[in-house]
Amino acid sequence: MSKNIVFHNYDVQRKDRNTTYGHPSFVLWFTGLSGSGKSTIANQVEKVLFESGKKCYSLDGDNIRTGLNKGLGFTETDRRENLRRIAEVAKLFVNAGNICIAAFVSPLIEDRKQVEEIIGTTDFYEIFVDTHLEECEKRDVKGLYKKARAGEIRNFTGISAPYEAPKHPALHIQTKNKKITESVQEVLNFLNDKLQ
Ligand SMILES: Nc1ncnc2c1ncn2[C@@H]1O[C@H](COP(=O)(O)OS(=O)(=O)O)[C@@H](OP(=O)(O)O)[C@H]1O
Ligand SMILES: Nc1ncnc2c1ncn2[C@@H]1O[C@H](COP(=O)(O)OP(=O)(O)O)[C@@H](O)[C@H]1O
Repeated sequence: MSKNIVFHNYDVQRKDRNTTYGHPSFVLWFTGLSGSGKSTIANQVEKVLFESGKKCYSLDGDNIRTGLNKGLGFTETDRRENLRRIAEVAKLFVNAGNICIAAFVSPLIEDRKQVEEIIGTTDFYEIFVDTHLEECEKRDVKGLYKKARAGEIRNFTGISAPYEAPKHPALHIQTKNKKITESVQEVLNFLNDKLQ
């Protein structure tokens, strides 16, 4: 704790929110290359959870980078700070009783470890959206791979910056030749016993 800062405990605690809302709170952390399917799956999972009355909220790379993290780029230092702040925000959502769905490239094992440490291991589920570079590049949803290949974007994950696959993700999804609904169902199946 920093000098002269005293943590204040509020009477309404996370456990009270979990009881009132009728479900636990935690983070689903999607990691994978750009175009792998993180946002698409996160969006559909959030819809299903929301429609079944769960408190949930999604944090997404492009959205956070135009607001809270405006000004941060894609060097390793900036990505690390980007992810550190997002992890702190995700932790707030967990304390607020939400299922927080986070979709970030988060390419380095060390940075995802930092995220897990901030959020807390028991509240953190890492979901690896494992779509190979070739397939992501074929999809090229935003035309970024084309630009990265042309040298117009520096430090582009998979092309000119590394992606380190999780070694022991809580859930491992492969999206190639799979329908979006199938991939979404894999996440919902994973959540089943957690939301009983
Ligand atoms: N250099 C570079 N590398 C990777 N991605 C890039 C880059 N420049 C811009 N973009 C776009 O930014 C989105 C990734 O932002 P993130 O905050 O998720 O990245 S990170 O976790 O800090 O690595 C990513 O969004 P998604 O496609 O949704 O993954 C890209 O659209
Ligand atoms: N099984 C699948 N799961 C998720 N996305 C898929 C799947 N099959 C094809 N796609 C397509 O792949 C693209 C993924 O883009 P997006 O969700 O923006 O990726 P990311 O958030 O990882 O950058 C979308 O155009 C989506 O329609």
